[in-house]
Amino acid sequence: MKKAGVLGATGSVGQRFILLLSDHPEFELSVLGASSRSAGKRYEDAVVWKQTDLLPESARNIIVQECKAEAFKDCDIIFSGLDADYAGEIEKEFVSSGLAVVSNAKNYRREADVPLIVPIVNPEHLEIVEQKVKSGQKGFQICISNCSTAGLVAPLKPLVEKFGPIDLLTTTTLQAISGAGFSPGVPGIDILDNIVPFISGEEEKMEWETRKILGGLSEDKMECRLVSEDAMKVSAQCNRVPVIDGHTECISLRFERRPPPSVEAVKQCLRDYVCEASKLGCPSAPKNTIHVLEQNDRPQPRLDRVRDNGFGVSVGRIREDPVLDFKMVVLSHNTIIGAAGSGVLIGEILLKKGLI
Ligand SMILES: NC(=O)C1=CN([C@@H]2O[C@H](COP(=O)(O)OP(=O)(O)OC[C@H]3O[C@@H](n4cnc5c(N)ncnc54)[C@H](OP(=O)(O)O)[C@@H]3O)[C@@H](O)[C@H]2O)C=CC1
Ligand SMILES: N[C@@H](CC(=O)OP(=O)(O)O)C(=O)O
Repeated sequence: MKKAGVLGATGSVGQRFILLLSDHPEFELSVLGASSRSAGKRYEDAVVWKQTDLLPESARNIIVQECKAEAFKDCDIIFSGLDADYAGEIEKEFVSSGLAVVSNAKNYRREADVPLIVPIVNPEHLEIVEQKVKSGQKGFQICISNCSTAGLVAPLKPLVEKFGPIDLLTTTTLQAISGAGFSPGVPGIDILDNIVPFISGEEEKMEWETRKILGGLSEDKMECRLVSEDAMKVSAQCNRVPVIDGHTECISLRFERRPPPSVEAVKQCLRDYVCEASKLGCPSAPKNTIHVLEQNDRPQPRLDRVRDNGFGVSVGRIREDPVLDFKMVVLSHNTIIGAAGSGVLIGEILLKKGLI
């Protein structure tokens, strides 16, 4: 068993890490960290547990630590769900202390030598980490994408692989309130009977991260190379809606190649997609990476967000678009494949590749 540390263990993403790691076949919960408000308390006393599953026995009595690398030095891997205001400094200290950090925070996503990973989409970018480990470097940083970006790129990857570049892409999101975290979270007065058509920084992140995730690597495999803005234009509009978990996205896209494929070919391509983590036999990998739904009123967050335990992505309403080529509705679980679940799956891939 590999020892796992969790930073930000009391938050929305942190609680999901606790659930996913509490009974994991390869990782054991070893050290938990949060702010000084929580440090020194038993996890059960520090956390305001907001999950429908009960707080796992294995986490209850762990004493929460301050996020200092020394307390985590025996961990094989660190999963971070830290508030981005503090993640930068803390994660830097962990990496420079020789620890492997897999983070949900946005701070290092734009660094060229930091892979930005959605494990069901671009695990090949972990080659950067392989190069670092081969050269004897101990600590390294991996970032997980923004949660809405994760859902968006899942169907795009197989489509680009099969039908070539997408040159125009628009998405309108309907994002769950758990995406805004628990401290303080979205106030009830703002979200009940309402939709908020603004999520700070989200649109810019989706537009930029998509180009990094669908891009390639430099020749020496040490850095990421983005798809250029000219080659793929991405436009996102983000909305907060009164849903607890699960981000829905209405997307439209155009392929560069003419003529475009048929609707049936697009559906078949998505149905056929098997992510690398499934091929490697990772325990959390989805059986079906993409669930193509045919009912005209699906996907729906309450009904479809936990397909393949939240590691699969649902795509429905695939049809021709009179402006671009195709439109469809994508649903992904924002704290599982959009955050902690992706972290755990990245950990499983690192283990299979002997990188931790
Ligand atoms: N929620 C989601 O769907 C997604 C979130 N993310 C990202 O993941 C990260 C966590 O988000 P989320 O779980 O929603 O946030 P929360 O606000 O729910 O949790 C934040 C966590 O950070 C800890 N923390 C706060 N201040 C400090 C500090 N000074 N030092 C150490 N720890 C501190 C909190 O501990 P304490 O309880 O002690 O205050 C808590 O554990 C963010 O960077 C976010 O942007 C990414 C993708 C999706
Ligand atoms: N902003 C996302 C969650 C999030 O925190 O994203 P990021 O890690 O990119 O800041 C949401 O509100 O649903």
